[in-house]
Amino acid sequence: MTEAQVINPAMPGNRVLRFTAFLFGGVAYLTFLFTILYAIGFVSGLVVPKAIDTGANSGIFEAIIVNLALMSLFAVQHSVMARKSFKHWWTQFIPKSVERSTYVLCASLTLLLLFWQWSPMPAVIWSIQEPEMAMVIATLSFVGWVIVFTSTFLINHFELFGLHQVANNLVAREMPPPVFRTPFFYRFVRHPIYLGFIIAFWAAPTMSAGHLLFAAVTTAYIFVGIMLEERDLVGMFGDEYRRYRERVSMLFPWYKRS
Ligand SMILES: C[S@@+](CC[C@H](N)C(=O)[O-])C[C@H]1O[C@@H](n2cnc3c(N)ncnc32)[C@H](O)[C@@H]1O
Repeated sequence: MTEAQVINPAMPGNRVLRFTAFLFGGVAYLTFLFTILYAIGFVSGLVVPKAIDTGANSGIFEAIIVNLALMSLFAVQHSVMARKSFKHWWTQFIPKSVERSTYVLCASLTLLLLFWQWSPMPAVIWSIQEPEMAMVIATLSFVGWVIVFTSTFLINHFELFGLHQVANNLVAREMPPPVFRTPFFYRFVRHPIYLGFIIAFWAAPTMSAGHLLFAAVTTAYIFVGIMLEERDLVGMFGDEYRRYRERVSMLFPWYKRS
């Protein structure tokens, strides 16, 4: 970008860049939507062509190695690209306005790779035989997904997934500074999105070995993610976040422990 383009946002060349960034943000957002909807089908075994318990069987050890590698790839991408130092380095090469969209796109593609390459481990760990009880558990998993979606809107859905950034950039408006929010679920737990994922992954009427591995590793990753995220949140919001941490539970409303 030339100096003239930075100074004069109304220049035609600059408008093309802004519009391209906006389109990129839109594509990243649609990819995310597809990925999260696919994730619901992948975990529940409904609708999608390749779910957590379907696909060609390989040996158990091979399946464990492949699945751990896929989950580690996602964990590394997702936590490294979320750090301030990475963003600082990365935005030397890409415009700041598309940094979040790039993150969202990379996370979605890494997850789609996981869904595609996942090796099923079909051994049954538990299976609820009673149909009513199985239905209750399946509904609970769905409630987990609803908590995830609702919570993204409670803090700022469009900023979390990069659309706010590219829309503001399109009209040459600066992004407002990050706002600390504690509405609704956030009054009871500090991480309702992660709690929603945990519920969605563990509430399975039939739990296979592969599903159990997925639920256990993602839950462990969520705890590591929380540690890193809270360090950043303290850096961003200081004492306000420290006081919030003292007052509100991390994941389970009835269990207050930082
Ligand atoms: C994927 S969201 C997860 C949010 C939260 N950990 C949860 O589980 O609901 C991660 C982003 O949310 C932001 N965030 C987390 N808690 C927040 C809060 N109370 N208010 C505003 N932003 C928050 C973090 O800075 C980070 O950019």
